Amino acid sequence: MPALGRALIDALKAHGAQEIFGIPGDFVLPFFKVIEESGALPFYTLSHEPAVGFAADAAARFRASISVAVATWGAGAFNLVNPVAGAYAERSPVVVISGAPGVHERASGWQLHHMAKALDTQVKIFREITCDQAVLDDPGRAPADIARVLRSAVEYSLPVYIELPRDLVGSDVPAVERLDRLPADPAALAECADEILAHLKAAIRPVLMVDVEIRRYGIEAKVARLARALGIPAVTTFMGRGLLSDAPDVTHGTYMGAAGDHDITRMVETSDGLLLIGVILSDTNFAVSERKIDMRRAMLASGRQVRIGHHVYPDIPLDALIDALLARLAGHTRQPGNAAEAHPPSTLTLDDAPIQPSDIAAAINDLFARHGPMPMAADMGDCLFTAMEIEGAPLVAPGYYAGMGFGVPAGLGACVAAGGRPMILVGDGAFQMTGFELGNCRRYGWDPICVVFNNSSWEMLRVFQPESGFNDLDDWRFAELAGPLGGDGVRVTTRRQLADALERAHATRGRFQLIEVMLPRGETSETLARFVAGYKAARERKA
Ligand SMILES: Cc1ncc(Cc2csc(CCOP(=O)(O)OP(=O)(O)O)c2C)c(N)n1
Ligand SMILES: [Mg+2]
Repeated sequence: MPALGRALIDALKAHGAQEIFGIPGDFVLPFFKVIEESGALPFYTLSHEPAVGFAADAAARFRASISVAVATWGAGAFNLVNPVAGAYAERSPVVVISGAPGVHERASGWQLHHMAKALDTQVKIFREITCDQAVLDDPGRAPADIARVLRSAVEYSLPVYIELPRDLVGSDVPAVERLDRLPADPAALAECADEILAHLKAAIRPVLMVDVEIRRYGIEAKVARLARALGIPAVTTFMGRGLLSDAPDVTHGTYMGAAGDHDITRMVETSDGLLLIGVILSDTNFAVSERKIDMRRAMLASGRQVRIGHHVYPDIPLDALIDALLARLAGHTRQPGNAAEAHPPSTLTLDDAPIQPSDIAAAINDLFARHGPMPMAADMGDCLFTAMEIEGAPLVAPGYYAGMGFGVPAGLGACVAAGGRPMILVGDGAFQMTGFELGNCRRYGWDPICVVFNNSSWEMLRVFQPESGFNDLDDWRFAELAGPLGGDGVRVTTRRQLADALERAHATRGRFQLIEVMLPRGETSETLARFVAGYKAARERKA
């Protein structure tokens, strides 16, 4: 029989994990020892647990499978709360494994170090931001608990929590079984699929809108096939930007209401048959709608249920629904038509003019046109809105949870899981939070390209509250910090310098490349400017 620590690692691998991110501590040293000595999964340590969480989250998103974040009890695991909350909000199946006091220590009656309030405080907190939990304090029950929790992560595409007492890591346990998928009621699935097709057939202007769940469940290609079979155009949500990038024939752009392409906005908001596939009904996806989308005529398949008008089909797995729809359309192939043509990507004017945020998108579009797209990770800030202007590249970003600090660690996760050299977009404020994690690249041979939008400002806050002086930041001269951290850094102030720096960075491998782009305060990307205008207009309409 394997020991519990090894059985847990083997189970993670069997459920789709391909690496582990973590930071050790005394409560998790025995488990880390098994991780290192077993070699069963590659593992990467970073410098601060928030980065561990963000990197694991990004790996889960790129791989469309579970990922793993390991930390010590208390001081380590509580540092994971924010990134795990973001993973929960954006349906990313991060498996949190926390070392913990040994079973015998718990009975000591001592206030243990790293303990906040009580022995079960931590699991109580993680109950709020994970869909399933297990405290492995009984070796006889541990394999079944692990199997249940890992199945939940896969089925619901949500984070889960496992607590591992340090004195049980070596306990002999039976191997962990892989439980069968949670079944969908075949009759309910059939009735649901028939009803959706009937609505789409009756619609004059049907549209598909897709969001993050189609990647989480690995069904992007199937959804593209569905769009072709139905002959219906597809758009992504703001959060879903970058989805279906391999299916340009069906993807007609990103819906962003008043902040987006007018043709796409009109197509979505006047549709009489809107099928929302894997869409999170969040304010960032819909707050700037020019017209309220009539949800009585829309169909929403998300969170393992389907809502059509005023009735709900519970427990309908998204992948099973897409399979059922495709089965009913076998042999149908009609090219989606009558949708807004996607605008060609913006390109950069190569001159000595100062740089605006949208110039960065144009410069990256040009780079991708020359060398092919790179997987992208964006932080929260104007860099995220600028990313909306970059075409044809997969993107991970906190588009709904909107937490800063995600960008650079997510880029490190992408170095491992995205299948190509990543491009990171991050503002100076967010870089101050987690940007120094770039110092871990040299150890692992990672060489992302990191573009820092340096406006010495919390500019996104300034556009909403321009009178506040606290949005002014100091200029940290980030490019000069790159060398000691093991990379190359350059500071650019003109559009020509930006284009040259990107080309040079792309040609340089083996060291991370930091391009510090100096931007004037008060300037934002065209997309953020439209988003803010749309948001304010929507708020005035409601006032
Ligand atoms: C963890 C966390 N704390 C605060 C905030 C609130 C916020 C949203 S946007 C923003 C400013 C971002 O500044 P940055 O320089 O990175 O980018 P830019 O606006 O383009 O200049 C803040 C402070 C969020 N979202 N998350
Ligand atoms: Mg800034």
